[in-house]
Amino acid sequence: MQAARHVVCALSGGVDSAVAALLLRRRGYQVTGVFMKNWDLLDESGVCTADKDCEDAYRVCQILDIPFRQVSYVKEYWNDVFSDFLNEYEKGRTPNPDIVCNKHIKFSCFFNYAVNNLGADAVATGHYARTSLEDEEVFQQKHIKRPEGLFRNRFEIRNAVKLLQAADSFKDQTFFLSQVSQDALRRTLFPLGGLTKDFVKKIAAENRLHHVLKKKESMGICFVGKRNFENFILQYLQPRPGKFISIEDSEVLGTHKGWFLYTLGQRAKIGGLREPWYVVEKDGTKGDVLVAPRTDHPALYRDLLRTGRVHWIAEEPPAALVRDKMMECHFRFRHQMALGARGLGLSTLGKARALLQGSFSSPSALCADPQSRWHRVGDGCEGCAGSHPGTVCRVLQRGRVPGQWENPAPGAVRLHTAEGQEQSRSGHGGLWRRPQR
Ligand SMILES: Nc1ncnc2c1ncn2[C@@H]1O[C@H](COP(=O)(O)OP(=O)(O)OP(=O)(O)O)[C@@H](O)[C@H]1O
Repeated sequence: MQAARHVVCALSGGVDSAVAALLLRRRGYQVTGVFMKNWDLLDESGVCTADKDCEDAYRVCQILDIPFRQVSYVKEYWNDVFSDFLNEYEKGRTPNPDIVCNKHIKFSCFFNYAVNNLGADAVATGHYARTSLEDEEVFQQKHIKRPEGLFRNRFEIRNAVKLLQAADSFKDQTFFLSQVSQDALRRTLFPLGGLTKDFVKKIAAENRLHHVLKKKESMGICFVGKRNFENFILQYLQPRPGKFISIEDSEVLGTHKGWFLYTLGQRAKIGGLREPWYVVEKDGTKGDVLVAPRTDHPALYRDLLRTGRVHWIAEEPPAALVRDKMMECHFRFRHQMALGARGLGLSTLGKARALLQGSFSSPSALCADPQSRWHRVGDGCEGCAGSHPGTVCRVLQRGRVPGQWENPAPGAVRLHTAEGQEQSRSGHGGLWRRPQR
């Protein structure tokens, strides 16, 4: 008789991973539950509930009658996730630590521990996501060692496992999994991928998992908890007092504690002002934050944005991208944002960094060509004058009155490589119209 497949399930002490472990058990696998401690409670008294979560995970294992392990990745989390988080903020970007945690901690440290130390045939988490493999295919495949060089071998490319969205589109967590490696994904099971959250709760209730059912859904950044975000981050980064300046008339509207605290498109709370203002631009040298009134202000919209290296989970970069240095694609730059190729506005632009790997620079390149085409900066369009050579420019129609913009054609995200580096840029077909007053 074949020995039961051994699946190591990451148990957070929450309802999703508890039900994931239960379902794995029902499928007849030998299941081990592992709790990861990633943030040291002693650092921040009483805010992160790691010890309580660990206890809850332990109780889940008792109820399911499976072995329990606890591992600490506090050091790794600090070095790979939290330091990256601070570095990115310092550069004026808005990183997403959950994406980085999945990449470095869950699908690297935990994955290696499960496979190498616990002899797992596969790992599992309570994420709402799916892959292109059935369970049995996960177990049958041989482990393929990743080649040392930059390129994958042909076999690996042909048989690459795809990350697929969950059946419950509201709960889908593929956004957070966008940086996981092919190696880890091909040996991962997502038992909740085909279920809705309501159904998962029902399963928990019917199986004596009330203690996890009662818990609140984890929201926001775990290590920040309920604290004020600005106060939290200023414990780690040097304040850089600066000014809020109106993009319309350069009036100084107020002061802030650090330009890096703001995300492009974010509502800026300016002391003494009742009406909302939104971040348009940040000047790291002077420390100023430029703001615009109203969400539909034309200054809040951009035609181009830039990312760092794009992570391809299952495929090589598409031929179109390699050939044209540009491609169209669907995109999501926020969890729970509808996938689409339209309506990319700066109001959410800052978050785009997270999906496309954390390095959007402030986009530029507005042009004044009536034909509304994409072209390379430097191709003779007068609107390109202020843009960097080598970038790509989306040509827009411009009304007669300065600042009155119209964008005639729906746009799409375009990935673009330039200057020998893999980068992506996107354009949008959202509103470019100045509001009717
Ligand atoms: N501290 C942890 N230890 C072990 N596994 C974890 C831990 N935190 C998260 N995970 C794993 O990652 C999955 C996704 O975690 P996340 O916190 O993003 O989502 P969640 O929907 O709140 O999950 P849960 O209800 O299981 O807490 C969890 O279901 C679990 O498998």
